[in-house]
Amino acid sequence: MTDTALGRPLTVEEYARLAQARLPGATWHYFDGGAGTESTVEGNLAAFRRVRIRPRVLNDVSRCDLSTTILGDPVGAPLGVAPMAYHELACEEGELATVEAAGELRVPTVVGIFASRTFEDIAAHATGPLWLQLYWLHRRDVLERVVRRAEDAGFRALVLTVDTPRLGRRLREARHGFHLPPHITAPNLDGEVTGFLHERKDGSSALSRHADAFIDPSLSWSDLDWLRSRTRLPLVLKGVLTAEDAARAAEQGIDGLVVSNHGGRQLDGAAATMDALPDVVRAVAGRCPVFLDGGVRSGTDVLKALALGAQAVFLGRPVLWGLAANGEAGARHVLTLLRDELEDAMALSGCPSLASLTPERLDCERAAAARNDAHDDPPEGRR
Ligand SMILES: Cc1cc2nc3c(=O)[nH]c(=O)nc-3n(C[C@H](O)[C@H](O)[C@H](O)COP(=O)(O)O)c2cc1C
Ligand SMILES: O=C(O)C(=O)c1ccccc1
Repeated sequence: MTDTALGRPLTVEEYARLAQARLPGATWHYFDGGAGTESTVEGNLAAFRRVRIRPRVLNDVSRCDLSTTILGDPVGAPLGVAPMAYHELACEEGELATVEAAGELRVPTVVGIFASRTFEDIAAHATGPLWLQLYWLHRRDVLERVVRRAEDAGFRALVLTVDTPRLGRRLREARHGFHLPPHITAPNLDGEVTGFLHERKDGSSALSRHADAFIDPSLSWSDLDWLRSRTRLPLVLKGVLTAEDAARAAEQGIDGLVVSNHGGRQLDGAAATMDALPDVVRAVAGRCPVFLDGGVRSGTDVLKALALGAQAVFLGRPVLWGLAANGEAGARHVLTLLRDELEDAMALSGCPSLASLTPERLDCERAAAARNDAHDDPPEGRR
């Protein structure tokens, strides 16, 4: 079913083309688009392309071990699924298909607070770790309730998105008057925080009006204590791009950071995630794991991010492309391609273990700076 004229897709990028051919135009543009001129969407990809690998030879790569732990849970590869709203836009089974696919590879899925399936149903289909992504809602009671439900359903961590006090100016969404079809909803919000989602208005995105109404832009550092006091789950911040914020988060005892610009969907002109990663890794200095998302499209991209200090990377759009092309099997194949390509890249660069992925493996200015930082001691908790 996923076969193209050329046969089964061989790359993640080929899944993009299949997804584009299958999805309604407005949905494709919602997935694919970014804020403003989309310079940050392109910047994420370009930053990966700029980094070259320095392969080492004669280093016995007969076995390459990709398994590791992420926030204490054993995983099959240093990969995960980034939080994305409404997977039912991509395929009928929605998040159920996603977590089944991720479970096959034993990698974590970050389930969005705007998931189109209930946390309980998603947990029933999951075999890999589940984390819950939160937006800071005005309705703190609703937030508290979803946290409790996720805890009860066995979720392993919370991911608070901090780059979205409002939605970025996404011109493609606005041009298509993007809104949800009537059968797709946010069932975890029990109809309480779901206004505007299905209303069409020319020249405006329903998601943007929804976010303006329900996301609380007053979120500040001091609010994190409230969230921490209401959960025993580890708390990860998603959307940090600077050393200053990374240091502050680490000082406050945050359990993990995701270097992310929301796939270029929020601030157009924000730094590419691969450019921001070394500063964040340096500022955190091993106090918590650092993850990255944005523009990861191949195993060599994954290798580059790990070599600059990310403990794992998360995939956004590629998972939706897999779901759109062929449901669970498509998402599973996308994740498998990335894992297999990472293994190839490790073997071909002389890296038999994740621990051997260090800045020395890369040829770029930032890797040189990271090398000079004397990572004499690889920071505690990195892998
Ligand atoms: C269609 C779509 C919906 C998204 N929804 C959310 C969301 O609800 N919450 C969130 O924190 N990030 C969301 N993101 C951002 C992703 O978590 C991630 O940061 C981004 O997609 C990574 O970049 P990539 O798509 O280039 O891999 C969304 C991204 C896409 C493409
Ligand atoms: O589309 C997104 O990127 C996103 O983060 C979002 C935000 C609010 C509602 C739905 C999706």
